[in-house]
Amino acid sequence: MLKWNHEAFTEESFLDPSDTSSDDSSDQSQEDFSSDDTDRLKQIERRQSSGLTGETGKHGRLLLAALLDTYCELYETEPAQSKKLFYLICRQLKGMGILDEEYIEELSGVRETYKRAFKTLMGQAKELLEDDGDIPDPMAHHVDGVSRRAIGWDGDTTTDYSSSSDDSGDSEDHLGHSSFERPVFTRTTTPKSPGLTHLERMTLSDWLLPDKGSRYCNEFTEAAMLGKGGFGSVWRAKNLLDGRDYAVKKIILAQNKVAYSKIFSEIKCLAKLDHPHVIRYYGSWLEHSEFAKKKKGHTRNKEKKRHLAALDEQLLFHMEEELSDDEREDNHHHEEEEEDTDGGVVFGDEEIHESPATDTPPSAQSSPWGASSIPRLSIPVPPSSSVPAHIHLSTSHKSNKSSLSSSVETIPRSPDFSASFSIGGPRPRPVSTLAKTRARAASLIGSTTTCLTLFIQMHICTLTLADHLMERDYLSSGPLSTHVIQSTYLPLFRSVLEGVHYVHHDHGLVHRDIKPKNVFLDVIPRERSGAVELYVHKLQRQVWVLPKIGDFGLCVEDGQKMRSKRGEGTAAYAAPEQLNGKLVEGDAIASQKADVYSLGILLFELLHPFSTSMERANMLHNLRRGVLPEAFCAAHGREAALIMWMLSHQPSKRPTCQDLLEMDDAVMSASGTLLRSPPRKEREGSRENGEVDELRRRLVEMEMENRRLRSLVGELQGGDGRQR
Ligand SMILES: Nc1ncnc2c1ncn2[C@@H]1O[C@H](COP(=O)(O)OP(=O)(O)OP(=O)(O)O)[C@@H](O)[C@H]1O
Repeated sequence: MLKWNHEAFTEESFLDPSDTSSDDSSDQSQEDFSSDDTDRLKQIERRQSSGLTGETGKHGRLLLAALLDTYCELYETEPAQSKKLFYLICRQLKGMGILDEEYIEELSGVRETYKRAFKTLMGQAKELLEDDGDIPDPMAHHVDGVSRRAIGWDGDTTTDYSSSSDDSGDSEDHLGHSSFERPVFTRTTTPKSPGLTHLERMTLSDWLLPDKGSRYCNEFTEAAMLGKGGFGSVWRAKNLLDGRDYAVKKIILAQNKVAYSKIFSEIKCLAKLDHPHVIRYYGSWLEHSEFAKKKKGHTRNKEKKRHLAALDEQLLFHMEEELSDDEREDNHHHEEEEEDTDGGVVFGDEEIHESPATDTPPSAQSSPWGASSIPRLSIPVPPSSSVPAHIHLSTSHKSNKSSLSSSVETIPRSPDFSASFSIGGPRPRPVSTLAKTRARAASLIGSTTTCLTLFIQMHICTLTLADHLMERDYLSSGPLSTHVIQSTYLPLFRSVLEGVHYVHHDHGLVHRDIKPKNVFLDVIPRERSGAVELYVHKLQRQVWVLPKIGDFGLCVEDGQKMRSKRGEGTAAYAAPEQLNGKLVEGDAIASQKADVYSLGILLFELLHPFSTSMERANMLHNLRRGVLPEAFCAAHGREAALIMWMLSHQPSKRPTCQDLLEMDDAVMSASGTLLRSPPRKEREGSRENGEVDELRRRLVEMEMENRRLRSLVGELQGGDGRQR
């Protein structure tokens, strides 16, 4: 039940020692924020003295932010102006210790839910007002112009809505203002009397979920699960209104041990982006998973509902704890890797040891074009046959390793190596503040899993680049022809590059998890700029696909200081500094150059098919050490040089996406092609040439195999003959 409660605003009730929830949270806050964070502590003290701690305070602050937001929208119809107005007022309230930063920015998603809920509540209150003329005039309880009474619908009384505990005279708040009306919603625990109106019976669960029930159930038909990730599951769902299929990601918030700021940062990034090579975002919303279940035949009983209402408060408490925690960056993508005991990383079946920062491979010393820093647009493009010297160096390095395919060499590490290269699966973790917070949150939440669920509606893609490469490598035999590389894979790479460049250049963001699995291929009906033609085995035909970058779960602003010193990303693709959690120069700062490194690995994978996953693991491992296969360098010198440039060990020596695109444009204007497909006429010609080349190569191979088999048969027959 909800009631307007003024008593929450008296000094006495703020500082009531029996209010254990306030005490708890303030204690925890003191623990979370170390003594050097004095500002934060001051704020906590101010909040304590203003009574804005505890569950009531949390909901109150969210509600306050929601109301302010709505209020600003009424004053300023222009969204950008209204946002600024809201921000200015919040800053003022923040200075007064009434609102925290997270209520302004981080919890904007939750605030939206409160706003919607408030609108519903307002509508219902108006209904109640129209239906029931007996509601007293709150102003009738004013004493000397200051209201001392609560306005409530407590169900127990029809005329007196005052607070029973506070009958003292006027008081002043900590700011010296006389106790003005600051309504806060509180949920009373008194048993509900029969005959209450719908509004009177509303709990926080109803509140967060206006009476329409689940938007997901009402507006979508769920078809199938597309996959599961670290945060949640992604489903194919048809929108009943527009009849189109979408990918809907569901993240059950209470189940996620990661900081909520991280989850919300994905939607914040997605919402900003609008580019043909970036997955399109349609919107997101919060709802109770209870409602989502209801449609599948679950009955909602009162017990469950009460429990959920309690969970709401716990969740918000938990969210706040998480947001204030210094381990916001605690999500790790651990695909294909596991940490071994001495700091190496297991990649597939093989162990990869990252070179220490000081052990810079020859390729990292200069750009592939021979200059240590390359001015834009003045990059000479070497003829495809000329392979830069350092690549020969690298490949000869490889040939010294006879054991390459059977075992992976262990590179001696610098003393700090194992500490810095700490990406991986389970690891012993110090008992941190976060662990304590989580233990506390876990004990609060208990084993129940249902809570608020965040839904993210996105454009659906039928396959990923990882799916395609796996299929291609499985079906193809041997290296790709020059024609296929030029007409398909280099243009595909250029499209991905354009997408990353947009994310970098137009929005100042870093994706931090570029890999084939996060490049979606959208099958489109006809040729269009940026699309490439591929054979899709699943569809049994050649189709046009538009590459799109997705999964912005790790996306942050360029130059953002990373609070976690631990590595993030996917071991096989992440830049060394990203894995180490440190830049070579010093601080852990998110850098767009890390994405360029990942793009370099992706480019190699596009151009070089692997026959087994072991071969892939070995080759990618060598690539990270600056070693490319000799045959690849001989056949694709120009591309090899480009890859090595992008994989420079020092971020400052890598090109930016803009450098790469400008270089491609420069080559194009000199009537050549680097990352674009050749003109159609040339393409047709080269397709024929390519196909002829391919046939010749296969003929030679078959001839050799034929000879080998003949000699084997000869040997066997000779042997047999002797036996006979
Ligand atoms: N827009 C989409 N269209 C089609 N499939 C998608 C889409 N978005 C995600 N998927 C699929 O859903 C699965 C889960 O994706 P999600 O982004 O949640 O996690 P992930 O990338 O696998 O891992 P993590 O959450 O750790 O980043 C993946 O297999 C992905 O291919």
